[in-house]
Amino acid sequence: MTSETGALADLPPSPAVWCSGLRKRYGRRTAVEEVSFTVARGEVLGLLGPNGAGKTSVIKMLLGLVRPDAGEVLLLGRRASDPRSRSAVGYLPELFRYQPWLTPTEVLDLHVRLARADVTAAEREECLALVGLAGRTGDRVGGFSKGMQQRLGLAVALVARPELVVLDEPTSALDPVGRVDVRDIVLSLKARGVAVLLNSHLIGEVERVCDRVVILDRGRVAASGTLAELLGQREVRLRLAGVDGAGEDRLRAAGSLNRSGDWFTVQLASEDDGVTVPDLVRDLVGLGVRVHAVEPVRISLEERLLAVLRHDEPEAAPR
Ligand SMILES: Nc1ncnc2c1ncn2[C@@H]1O[C@H](COP(=O)(O)OP(=O)(O)OP(=O)(O)O)[C@@H](O)[C@H]1O
Repeated sequence: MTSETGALADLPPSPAVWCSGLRKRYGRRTAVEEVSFTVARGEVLGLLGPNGAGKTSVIKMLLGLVRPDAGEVLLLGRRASDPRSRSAVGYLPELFRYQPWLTPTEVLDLHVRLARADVTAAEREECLALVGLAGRTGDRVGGFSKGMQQRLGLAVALVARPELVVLDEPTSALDPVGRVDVRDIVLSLKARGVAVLLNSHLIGEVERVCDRVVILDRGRVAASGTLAELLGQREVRLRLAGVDGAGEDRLRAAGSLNRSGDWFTVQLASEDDGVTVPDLVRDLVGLGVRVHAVEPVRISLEERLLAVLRHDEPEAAPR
């Protein structure tokens, strides 16, 4: 449309994913309720949550594969049903199967034609090499292991130079080397400004590559934010001697306190401005406490995820 190329052309690029108020019910079971989030261009967003939390349902609604009962989706600024957005999105489904009688080269040819993309034969071969299938390009897919089929699925998701890549459990069948390969591929996509939506149960994987995380629980967004926001709640461990009542009071004033022998663990406030620990050490020394060690402890994403799912803390506002 002329209006789109005119006035709207000056606006900043629309997010790779924008969804608001997504809801899906299967019979009386609510799979997804009031889910809203965005994925910015060039951002890697991790979708986490226990089995049945609604992650795949959300992904399928984003891609127009499942019709939401309520809510809206825009991919790259367009409706998910718009062929222009579809051809710019690469998708690796959770359950993948490719025509067993085709070779990987033929599978990619097919997808390039379906996406109406202009991708040279050399680029297709490069893509197969990127996912570790360089030596198998002429073999029939029917003889591939599950991990090799998943690698092919990744190549299918990447081959048409997408602006957004959606990976649903991309490493479920991969060996440890394959997992590292996928991590590198995700980081190289991000470096090229491609947005990635990653659904994975491998929390370490998510923690290493994702800029932001959305945690789903029973269909709802239980927490979301950047890794710094989600993991911002930190602890400090101190090995101390000569702590009397006044010393213990001072430790408690810095945050909630746990003691195990000489070790004292203080949970710092999430909005800690960086002066709590130096001030605490200064005051402890002033009170005659001998300070043998001070170790910052950052909680892991796994600990944070478990805390959210066990409802050990107030819910973060969905973004
Ligand atoms: N086609 C369907 N028919 C009926 N119920 C469904 C269907 N698809 C999903 N569900 C239900 O919706 C809920 C969410 O499922 P979904 O597959 O989205 O979860 P998930 O977070 O991706 O889980 P997992 O980590 O196990 O893959 C589950 O209770 C599931 O049984």
